[in-house]
Amino acid sequence: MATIDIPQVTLNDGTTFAELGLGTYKLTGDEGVAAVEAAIGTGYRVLDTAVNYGNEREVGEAVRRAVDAGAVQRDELIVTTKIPGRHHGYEEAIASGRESKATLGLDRIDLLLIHWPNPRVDKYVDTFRGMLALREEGVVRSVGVSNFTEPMLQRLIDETGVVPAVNQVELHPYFPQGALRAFHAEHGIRTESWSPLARRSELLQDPLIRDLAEVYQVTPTQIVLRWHVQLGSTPIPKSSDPERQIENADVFGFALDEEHVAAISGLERGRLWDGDPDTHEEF
Ligand SMILES: NC(=O)C1=CN([C@@H]2O[C@H](COP(=O)(O)OP(=O)(O)OC[C@H]3O[C@@H](n4cnc5c(N)ncnc54)[C@H](OP(=O)(O)O)[C@@H]3O)[C@@H](O)[C@H]2O)C=CC1
Ligand SMILES: O=C(O)C(=O)[C@@H](O)[C@H](O)C(=O)CO
Repeated sequence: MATIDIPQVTLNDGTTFAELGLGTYKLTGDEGVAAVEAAIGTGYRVLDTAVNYGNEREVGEAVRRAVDAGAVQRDELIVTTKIPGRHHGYEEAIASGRESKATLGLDRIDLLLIHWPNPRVDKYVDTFRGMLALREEGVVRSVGVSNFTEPMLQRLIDETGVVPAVNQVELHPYFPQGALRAFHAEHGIRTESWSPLARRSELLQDPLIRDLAEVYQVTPTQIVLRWHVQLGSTPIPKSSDPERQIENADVFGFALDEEHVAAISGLERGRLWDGDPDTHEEF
């Protein structure tokens, strides 16, 4: 199959991002490298890893192999990684970013995120300042956050004068994040959806999703991912399987009617699990 042309968007710092990317949580070892390399071959350009996934080495290896094979140019890829809670703090963030770059074995980190805000520790502003220093140093190209609420974003903007390029958050039809997306739109922050398929929960069996799959003659997964695209959020579905990776990326040849986008958003019922950034902490 020919490479899928995933459309691009421009972030608030002028860099390029994609309308859909690849999640890599649990893609480890040789199989993980092969899965990420296959995805790049399919046309995925945004790759999402984290220190805490323990697979930065694998993601970097897949990038090198794909570039060496001529499947992609290095500059077309947006390799994202994340600073874990145990590395919060100005100096700690700098050390963390440098270490991630070394583990990835790449010339730079394209997008570095704070993985969780951990508000009780109260070091996310200093962490972000460390990331800005990494950007100055050229270790990192773009800086963003993950799991930040509106007040946390506002504080970051007020105290550093810098608007994060991306906020990667839990977002799927059960949790469409309407208020947060409106805040992002107002401030020029790109929304990125984690667990966009609600982790293959009963969402893909939902009668509305299945009916729409019939209407549009696509799969339930494609209905859900197209919904993300039309909300203006970049979903990062994870799949270890090259065929499912193709299915997931192939959502740019049809469009949902706005009434169907609204109907899918009407499935809202809350978070999948207890991942409220005000209380949940990860180290
Ligand atoms: N910032 C944060 O705090 C968080 C970030 N993330 C990021 O988001 C990414 C995606 O989220 P994740 O939690 O993995 O969940 P997803 O919603 O992406 O679901 C992944 C599951 O769906 C399955 N799947 C994928 N494609 C299909 C398909 N076409 N048909 C049927 N099943 C399918 C996968 O199985 P298979 O592999 O067998 O195809 C896997 O079991 C993560 O990998 C990670 O990069 C996730 C959680 C938190
Ligand atoms: O996958 C991630 O990025 C996470 O932050 C996970 O720890 C996630 O919070 C999770 O898997 C919880 O069950």
